[in-house]
Parts: sequence; C-alpha cells; structure tokens
Amino acid sequence: MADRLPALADRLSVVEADALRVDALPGPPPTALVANLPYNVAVPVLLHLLELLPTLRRALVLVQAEVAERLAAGPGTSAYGVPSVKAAWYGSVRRAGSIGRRVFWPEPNVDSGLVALDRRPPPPGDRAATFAVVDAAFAMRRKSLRSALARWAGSPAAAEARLRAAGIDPHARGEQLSVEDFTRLAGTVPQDG
Ligand SMILES: C[S@@+](CC[C@H](N)C(=O)[O-])C[C@H]1O[C@@H](n2cnc3c(N)ncnc32)[C@H](O)[C@@H]1O
Repeated sequence: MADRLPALADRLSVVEADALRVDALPGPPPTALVANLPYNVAVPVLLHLLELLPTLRRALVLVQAEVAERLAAGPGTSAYGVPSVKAAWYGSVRRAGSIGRRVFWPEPNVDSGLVALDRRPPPPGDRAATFAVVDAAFAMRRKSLRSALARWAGSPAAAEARLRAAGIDPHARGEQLSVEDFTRLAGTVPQDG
C-alpha cells in the first residue's frame, strides 16, 4: 500500500491475528465488515466479529454456498439451524449473490455465496442464554423441543413448563422457532423437576 498508493497508506491497518481470537482493532470503530472469510471457520469468525464490534452496521461476506444458504435461512426450512438463528440475533440476513467455483484459480471443489447482513437491535434478552438454548434445541433437531430441551431445562417436564411459559408448543421442533421465540424461551424462569 505504501509503495502503490502512498497518499492513502495511513488509512489501512493490517492486523496480524487469529480472527477467532482477536479482541481489539486499531483506529476508529469499524462500521462495515467485508470479507472473503476462511471457509472452514466462516460462521464462528462472523459471529465473533459481530459480538466484538457493536459498531458494525453491515456485513458482506463470501462463504461456501451451503453456509450462505444456512446463514440466510428462515424458520421452517431445512437449511435453518444454529448459524441462521445466531446470525439473525444480530441482524437481517440475505443471500446477496452466487459465485461459481470457476472464477477462482486454482478451482476449489465448492461453490460460494455472498451473504449480506444489516444490523438491527437484537431481541430483548440475554445473548448467551439465547445461544445456549439454540445449541440445545438443534443438537437434537428431529426431536420435539420437550425432549430436545430436557437436559437444558433439567427434565422433560421442566422443558415443557418453560416452553408453555414462552407460549411455544412443546411438540414443536427447534427449526420452527424464530430468534425471538428462542430469546423469550431463554428468559423463562427455570422450573424444578
Ligand atoms: C478465503 S481466503 C481469502 C484471502 C483474501 N482475503 C482474498 O480475498 O483473496 C481466507 C484467508 O483467511 C486466512 N485465515 C484462515 N483462518 C484464519 C483465522 N483464524 N484468522 C485469520 N485469518 C485466517 C487464510 O489463510 C486465507 O488467507
């Protein structure tokens, strides 16, 4: 940069760090994330940076096509899962384009997809508690929430009580719940039993 565009060189900072562990960035707080993410850790890097950098308003990231589909999926679809709900905590997510493998050299064995995220205020509730119940619900995604959340709640009966307290059918499955549903569920009072 200093060689090629010396007039702008002071506007670029290169941070040599593990993107999964970086805990601070130099310069003014960033407002946009634009990245060709490392495909094997794309979701954790994206979620880590959204958590670390509350000033980020927008993200445009290139990821493996299947991951793009998962990130942008809505409730009730087969691609909907942990990445979809956690990304939706931070903002509205959409597919922003498909990129075939032929545009890269050497040609990789996967296709790519662009994902755009526009930040909005998160649902009212605790993020870590919400993400914990999301992880529990999708660990057994084919089971009813009453069963899938038994360990999280302490027992199937306690799971049912908390689901009912949140206004959620205990026989529903995690893939049917929105991020707002999960947040409401995480905020219910733990039951004995
Ligand atoms: C898909 S490539 C994109 C490279 C370049 N930005 C581009 O667009 O041509 C992802 C890059 O992230 C780097 N990478 C992998 N894991 C990383 C991590 N945990 N932290 C930071 N960079 C990482 C890889 O070495 C690779 O250079």
